[in-house]
Amino acid sequence: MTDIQTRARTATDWIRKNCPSIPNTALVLGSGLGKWIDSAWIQKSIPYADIPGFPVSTVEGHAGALLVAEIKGTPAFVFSGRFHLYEGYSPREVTLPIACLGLLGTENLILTNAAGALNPLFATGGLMLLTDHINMTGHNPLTGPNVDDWGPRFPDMSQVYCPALREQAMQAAMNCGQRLEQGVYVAVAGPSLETPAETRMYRIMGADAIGMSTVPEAITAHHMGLKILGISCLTNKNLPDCMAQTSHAEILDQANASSDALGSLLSALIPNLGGRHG
Ligand SMILES: O=P(O)(O)O[C@@H]1C[C@H](O)[C@@H](CO)O1
Ligand code: HPA
Repeated sequence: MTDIQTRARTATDWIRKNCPSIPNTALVLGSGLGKWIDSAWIQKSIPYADIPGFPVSTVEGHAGALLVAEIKGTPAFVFSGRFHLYEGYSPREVTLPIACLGLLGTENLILTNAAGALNPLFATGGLMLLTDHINMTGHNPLTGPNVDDWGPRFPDMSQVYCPALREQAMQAAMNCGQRLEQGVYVAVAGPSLETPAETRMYRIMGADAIGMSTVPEAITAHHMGLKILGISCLTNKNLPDCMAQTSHAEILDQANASSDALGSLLSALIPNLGGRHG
């Protein structure tokens, strides 16, 4: 067994023992995107440091806790805080919580993030549903010996973001009277933000939004057969010809400001997601 398999199994066994039930849906919260969760919905908050084998969050805006929650009455695991490559974690470590979800049998995974808008038509503060992604991190969490029990050596990637979930998300947005853009997310390793020349290149490649997460998680989740939905909160415009300076603090402020819109969408969507259990 590889080191990451051992860590994932240890963490999974611990979660099974310490959580009342295993929900069918899990949510990963991007930077600054947690404030919409009503504290009354949280049954248990487990610091990552308590879960054996888990890394710890080192980035501002990421609480670093697994919330056992009921979102409008629907059980969900909420990962409040994620791990990024730029923190120095390996691609496998970054996606360890996702591997745990695969082992636990969670069916639906919603990945959220704060991202810069590359599409000039997309507004700051808007939400974008991921239709696809481009992996420009230079890493892949499936590098190394394949864990055959988790998924195939060469997973097909023709449809990573589940069309049925996307349709449900579009419907939920319509019901809430919200605009929901759709587009391609490009992931970079960070932590430096992009130069204008890089931004121009990513736009020419076909990306609509850019960030430093989500793609490694989506690859691991897809490898293990989870249904994935991705939602970006567009925290800043990233346009080469009128590029404004930006900072992590501004990104966090805007994510906080948009968190309620994300919350309305997720609260409308999550109770309607079907599943095997939970
Ligand atoms: O975890 P996410 O993707 O929301 O974090 C965002 C993107 C970068 O990691 C960082 C840049 O400020 O915040
Ligand atoms: N670039 C990279 N990552 C980001 C950005 C951005 O403009 N905004 C939020 N995360």
